[in-house]
Amino acid sequence: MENENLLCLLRIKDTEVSLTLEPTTLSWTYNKRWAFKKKSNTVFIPVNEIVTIHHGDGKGQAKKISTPSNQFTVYHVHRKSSQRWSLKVVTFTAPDAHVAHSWVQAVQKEMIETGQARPNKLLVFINPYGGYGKASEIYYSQVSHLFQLAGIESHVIETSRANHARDYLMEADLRTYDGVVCVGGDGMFSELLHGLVSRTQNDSGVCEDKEDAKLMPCNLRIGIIPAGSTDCVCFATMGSNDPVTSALHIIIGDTQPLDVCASYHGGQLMRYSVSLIGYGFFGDVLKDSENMRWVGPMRYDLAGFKTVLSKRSYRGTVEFQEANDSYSNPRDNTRCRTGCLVCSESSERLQEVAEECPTNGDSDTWKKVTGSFLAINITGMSSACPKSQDGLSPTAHLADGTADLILVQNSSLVEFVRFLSRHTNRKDQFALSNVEVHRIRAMRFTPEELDEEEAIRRQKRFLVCPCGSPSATSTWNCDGEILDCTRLSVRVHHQLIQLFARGIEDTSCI
Ligand SMILES: Nc1ncnc2c1ncn2[C@@H]1O[C@H](COP(=O)(O)OP(=O)(O)OP(=O)(O)O)[C@@H](O)[C@H]1O
Repeated sequence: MENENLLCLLRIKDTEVSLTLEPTTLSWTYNKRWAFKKKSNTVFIPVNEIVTIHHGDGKGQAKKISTPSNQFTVYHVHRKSSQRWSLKVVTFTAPDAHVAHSWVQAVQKEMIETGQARPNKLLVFINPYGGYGKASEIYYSQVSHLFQLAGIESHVIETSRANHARDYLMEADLRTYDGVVCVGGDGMFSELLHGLVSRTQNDSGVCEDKEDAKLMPCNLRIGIIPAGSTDCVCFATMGSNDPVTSALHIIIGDTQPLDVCASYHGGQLMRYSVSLIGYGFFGDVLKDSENMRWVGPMRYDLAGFKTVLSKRSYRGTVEFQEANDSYSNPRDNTRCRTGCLVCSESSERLQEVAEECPTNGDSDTWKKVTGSFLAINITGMSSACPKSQDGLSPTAHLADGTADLILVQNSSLVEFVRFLSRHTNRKDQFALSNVEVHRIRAMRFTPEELDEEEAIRRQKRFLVCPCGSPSATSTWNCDGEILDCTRLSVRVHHQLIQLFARGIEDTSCI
């Protein structure tokens, strides 16, 4: 701090403080009178968590201040509780306006020099019907004023139909935007995912239907303001479903790369997804819940209950390409957290593999399991949600180029309930004899082909025992969308998109 103006004492309300600016931290220490009241009398704020700094006391923000003020106000991220952020406002009073001006300039300069790419202009899609129909209210009451405060210009579109956002992203001129934001649930996020990924491939001349095509990563980051009935992607990447926390991650320009799974059938791309692709249990729950839309968000619980009781299993063969487990594996009991090394070092690792095996034809790493499955789940992330805080695969990574494949073979109802209930407690859901889990880069599923006689026999068995299998095949649930096919291939695309997020923070060390 060479500027002499930055050396004098300031005040917060009536208390004297000395303020210090270092390249990554702004801190202030209360004078001695405060020391006995608090454990630590110094407050540290990372510069990249400062939302903005203004002249004045913050109250006159709306009006332009005409006379130079000897006050300035810092707006910064505050950790309200584990994984939930709020905006904190602190006004400093300097001896004169020159000192206040020097502080504003110095902090603004440091904010630019952190190198964090903050957005200036955002394209925001609001689904007015998502979740409980509160998306617009959530955006205008909790988020838009924060964007304004941070000087972010937003172009807001309220969607008028399903796929409005996806289609808009495919056509519009996106060059002036620094990011796109969805205000809604997982369905809205999926629209943005499809719009951006497909647009990027179109612009680069990449054929999405080719399973072995190297997809181009998207330049625009996606922000998620949770306002749906299911906000799993937000929860699994931020650790909470809180609109203000999401808005603050967007404003300060956090970046979290994310792997994307692409599903193919019959030489065609079916869908992109980032969390669950499920056959058997999760496919049946989704199909059932679609018939109960009138029930509202409770329909998932109701359909889940019915599906558990029916305990249907489906025969078929799963082939999968297993990732090298010397870096991480689904049973290593670690967690993917902010700054995860497995993810951040994965680009280098994949580069090395590509150089060693340029044809990508490492067929010897493919494995095969045939059986009767209650569930086949592929999850690109932990898929943690408020109901299952550790998710389907607690150690899965957000951006290491792998997904976790969970195979649940047919078993008794008690065993199956035990497996499901372990998603909601601390017990290991993979430590069961009928469950196996693999960290994979790709997989293929082929259902058992039934002749007519066998299909009729199974149908009859269902009539006798309602817990039997009513149909020979299930459906795929791909991030909450039903896929109209049973034979499916899935491939993980490493860090195809980026979110305005930083992963879940390890609060034990904050
Ligand atoms: N204006 C609109 N009218 C009808 N549907 C829309 C509209 N805008 C978006 N949608 C569709 O609504 C679906 C659900 O939206 P969203 O994910 O925001 O809410 P949700 O309540 O979490 O969803 P779900 O019904 O999957 O639980 C999305 O798949 C999206 O394509």
